[in-house]
Formats: sequence, structure tokens, C-alpha cells
Amino acid sequence: MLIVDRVEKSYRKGGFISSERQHVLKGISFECKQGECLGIIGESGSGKSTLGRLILGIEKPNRGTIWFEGKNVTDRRARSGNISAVFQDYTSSINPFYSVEEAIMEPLRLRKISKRDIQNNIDALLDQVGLNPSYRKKYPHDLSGGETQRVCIARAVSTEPKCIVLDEAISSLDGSVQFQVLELLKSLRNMYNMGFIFITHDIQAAAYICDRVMIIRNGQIEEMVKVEQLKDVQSAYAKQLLQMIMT
Ligand SMILES: Nc1ncnc2c1ncn2[C@@H]1O[C@H](COP(=O)(O)OP(=O)(O)OP(=O)(O)O)[C@@H](O)[C@H]1O
Repeated sequence: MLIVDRVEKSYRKGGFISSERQHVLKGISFECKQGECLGIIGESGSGKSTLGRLILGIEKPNRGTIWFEGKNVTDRRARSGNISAVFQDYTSSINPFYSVEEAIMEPLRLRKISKRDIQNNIDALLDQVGLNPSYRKKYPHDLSGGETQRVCIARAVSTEPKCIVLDEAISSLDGSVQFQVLELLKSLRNMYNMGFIFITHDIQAAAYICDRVMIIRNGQIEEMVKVEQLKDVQSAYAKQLLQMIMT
């Protein structure tokens, strides 16, 4: 489904006049199957979010290609409705002037779906994320963090994408709410057979939801392991990182 092929990304260091560049991703290649959940773990600044943005097609790689079902993700038609995202900062993910229903409707409006179907969809989506229809008319300031993130998730699944990039999507939530949202993601994944790219610092959350985990270091893949083998990682760096995250 998703093929990341020798992707490189660099940014200009120190403003527009500088010719020096910071190489953030240095030849990343991996594949992700339909319905698979791939965790991405790494130290702060290792390039996880940059990789997430490239998969979403928000930014372009300097070298290499990201293919989604045979099409380059930089082509909007390849990703439209097929790949969506949930970010850590749910407060800025939703327009504060949009009601819950308007926020969920946003991606659906771009598709040729009748108004009536959209309305019916909203109730079903709210139900799937554990919110009752009374939430339709609420605004972000009326919602708790967990409820807002549920709305973001409802919006992300509204087009029934094949893949969702979740970038630290549960990190800003309290412990018990984190678990509820993880459970929700797990059940939605089974319901829609969608794949997740799960970017996180939370090894326990990754172990709970992911099939495989990629450990990234300085813009390169250090190790890729099946979740059952997380405790048997090979490289000294991966061992140290996992130890550090767990304590
Ligand atoms: N738009 C940008 N312009 C310049 N530098 C950037 C840009 N985006 C990211 N970087 C740099 O790229 C590096 C990797 O950033 P990235 O956000 O991908 O790391 P990360 O692994 O997601 O970190 P964290 O866990 O802290 O979120 C950082 O040094 C960051 O400053």
C-alpha cells in the first residue's frame, strides 16, 4: 500500500541567505501493507514528524519517492481521501469557529456526497468515536481534550481512508483518556481495515496498537521489528533508547 523509497529531506539552516543545510532524513526506505499499523519511535529531532509530513504529501522529499497504491503522494489525487492525519495539538487542528459537525463535514464536502448522506454520516461517525448526537452543535471550546481528539479522529476517518498518520495523537491526553483513544483507534482499525503510521514517544502505546515498530535515529532507520520482538531489538542504540523510554 505504502512504499517509502530512499527518501531524503533537508532544510536550509539559518534562514534564506544560508546555503548550509540540515539533513533530516537520510535515505529512508520501508513498506507498509494495507491495514498494517507501523509505529515510528525515535529521539526528539530524529525526523519522525518530518517523515509523517512527507507521507501526507504536505512537504516534498528532496530525493526519493513515496508511493501510495502505485501513485506518488505528491500527486494530490493519490492521497485525497486515502490518507488522513491526526496531530498532537488537537486545539489547533480544528477551526475554533467550526461546530463539531462542520469540522467533521470539512473533508466530506470535498467529495461528491449528498448533503443528506453527509448528515447521516456525521451521526454514525460521532457514534463510532463514542460521542452522542448532541455534540454536533458544540464548539471546540465546549469540549474536553479527549472529546476534541475524538472529533479529530472522526474527521480523519470520515472519508474512510486507507491510511491515517497519527503524530503523537495521544500524547497530550491524560493517562485514562489515552487508553480510551487507543482502544477507539484499535476498534476503528478493525472496522475499516485501515493502516496507521503511529508516530510516538510512548513505547507502551506502540506495543499495544502496532504490528511493527521502526526505530529511527538521526534520519535513518536504526531497526525495524515486529512488536512481539520489541524486547529483543538487536542494535545497542535501540536497546538503549527503549530502556530510556521505558524508564
Ligand atoms: N520546516 C522546517 N524547517 C527547518 N528545520 C526543520 C523543519 N522541520 C523540521 N526541522 C528540523 O528537522 C529536525 C527533525 O524534526 P522533526 O520534527 O521531524 O523531529 P521529531 O523526531 O518529530 O522530533 P520530536 O519528537 O521532538 O517531535 C529538527 O532538528 C527540526 O528542527
